[in-house]
Formats: sequence, structure tokens, C-alpha cells
Amino acid sequence: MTDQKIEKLFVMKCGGSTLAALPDSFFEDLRELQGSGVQPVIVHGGGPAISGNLAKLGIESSFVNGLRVTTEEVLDVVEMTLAGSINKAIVRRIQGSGGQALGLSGVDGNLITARPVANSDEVGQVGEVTEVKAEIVKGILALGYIPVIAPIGVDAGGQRYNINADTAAGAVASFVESPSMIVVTDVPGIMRTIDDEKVVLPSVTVTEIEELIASGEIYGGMIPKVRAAMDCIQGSVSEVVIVDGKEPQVLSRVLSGEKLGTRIIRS
Ligand SMILES: Nc1ncnc2c1ncn2[C@@H]1O[C@H](COP(=O)(O)OP(=O)(O)O)[C@@H](O)[C@H]1O
Ligand SMILES: CC(=O)N[C@@H](CCC(=O)OP(=O)(O)O)C(=O)O
Repeated sequence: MTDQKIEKLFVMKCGGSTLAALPDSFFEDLRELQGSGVQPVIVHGGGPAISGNLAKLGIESSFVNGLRVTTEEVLDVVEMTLAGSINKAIVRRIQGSGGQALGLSGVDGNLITARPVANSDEVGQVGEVTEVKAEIVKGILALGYIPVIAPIGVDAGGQRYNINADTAAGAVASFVESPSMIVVTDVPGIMRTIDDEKVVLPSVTVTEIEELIASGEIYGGMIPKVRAAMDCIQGSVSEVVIVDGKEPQVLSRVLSGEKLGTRIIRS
């Protein structure tokens, strides 16, 4: 398989907070992009659905710094939810709009290899990415399908890992050398309060992000997004854009350079 850079490639992360709320027009926009030769790669989350399924089984969810405490029992539910129902629901929605998609998790073909995170004594089977097999992603794109990736990793011994979806998306973007990553979530970008009013920041630098985390203006689920963004923009990814998936034609507008959401840039 060729390892040349793919023109018009972009990685998109779809958050669990917004998946169910994404309008049909979002998938129509995606299909039109695919039809015009753009090559989207999707990495998705599904945190709320995992917590919902765990609750049905009487298992309480707990998080340490945004990472789910993941026992083997929890991991079964994580994999079932992410690689199963959520992954297939996205594939069906893309196909329903006339696009072509192929769903897989990081386990398939050893797509995402992982090792335990540094604080695995606290969070259990949570992984950080060691490698993403870019040739699998490029091969699926070359066949004309949108890869839809669930963030489960695996190691050489066959152990599974639960990987935060923002982290996984950033790693996929780096390894496939995507020029950009679009993070689709349930808020219109990174917001801060100025004169008692919440405003969306059009662009932020790495230094500004550190300040916003330190001041508490970036918190919770936004932290793994900005951390993943800061990690991947050190390499081939030149910008990460955080946008609301309910914004009409959000993907094509961002890709055509419209100032929408928050752009995270290097300096
Ligand atoms: N500065 C900020 N601007 C916007 N949202 C923020 C900010 N800090 C924290 N958040 C929170 O981050 C959430 C998005 O993260 P999360 O719920 O994990 O979404 P996803 O499922 O898309 O990954 C927002 O709904 C909001 O509550
Ligand atoms: C380790 C860890 O926390 N993994 C996440 C994976 C899903 C995810 O990240 O989903 P969102 O993008 O919807 O938040 C979890 O178990 O919830």
C-alpha cells in the first residue's frame, strides 16, 4: 500500500455527547464531501451510551481526570457499546445518506496498538496509543469507504484497552499525517466568559489553552480534546477545529476555511 499523503484527507472525531443529535444533513454533507473526492476518517466516542449500558447492569461509572475507571467487566461493556452498537449506528447513518462506510475498532488488524496509561493503577485497563496502522486506514479509503473507528486498542499479548476517543482521534490524525482534525461535539467551540457573557474563542494557541485549563475555564470533557489537539499539532497536523455538529454543513464549511468554532493552532 502506498504511504504517500492523501489529498484532502481529514480526521473527524464525533463525540458521544452529540452522536444522537447529529441531523441527517450532517451525513448528507459527509456524503457530498466523499463524492467530491474528500477522504474523511471518523473516530467516534460514546461515553454517555457506555455509562447508560453500565447503569442498566447496575455498574456505576467513575472517572479519574476524565478517564473511565475500566475493569475487565467494564471493558466488556465499553467494547460492546463502542465497537458494536455505536460504530454500526454511524455506519448505517452514512450508508443511509448514500455514502460508503466501513466500521472497525482498533483491535481489527491491530489497527491501534496501545499500552497502559501511566496511572493504570487508578484507572485500570485504559490505554495510550503506541501506533496506528496508517496503511489500513489508507487501504479502506482507497477502496472508497469512510473508515469509522471505535477507540479500542490492543497490545502484542492480545490485551484490550479502553482509549479516550479524543486521544485516539489525535493519534489517528498524527499517524495518517492528516493536515487537520475536526472535533465534532455539543458546544460551538471553546468558550470563555468575558464581561459576564459566554463567547466562543475563534482561535487559541497552546499557551492560551494551558492558561484556560489552569484558570478552570476549560474543564471536564473539553480537557482530553484540547490535550489531544496539543499533542497532534506538534507533528503533521497543522490545525484542530472544535465545532458543534448541529451547525448546518459544518464539515464542508470548516474545510473550505470558514471561521467556525475554535481553531487550535501551534503558536
Ligand atoms: N471552555 C469550554 N468551552 C466549551 N465547553 C467546555 C469548556 N470546558 C468544558 N466544556 C465542556 O466540555 C463538553 C464537551 O465534552 P464532552 O461532553 O466530553 O463531549 P464529547 O462527547 O463530544 O467528547 C461541553 O459540553 C462542556 O460541558
Ligand atoms: C478511557 C475512556 O474514558 N474512554 C472513553 C471512551 C469513549 C469516549 O471517549 O467517548 P466520548 O468521546 O463520548 O467522551 C469512555 O469509556 O467513556
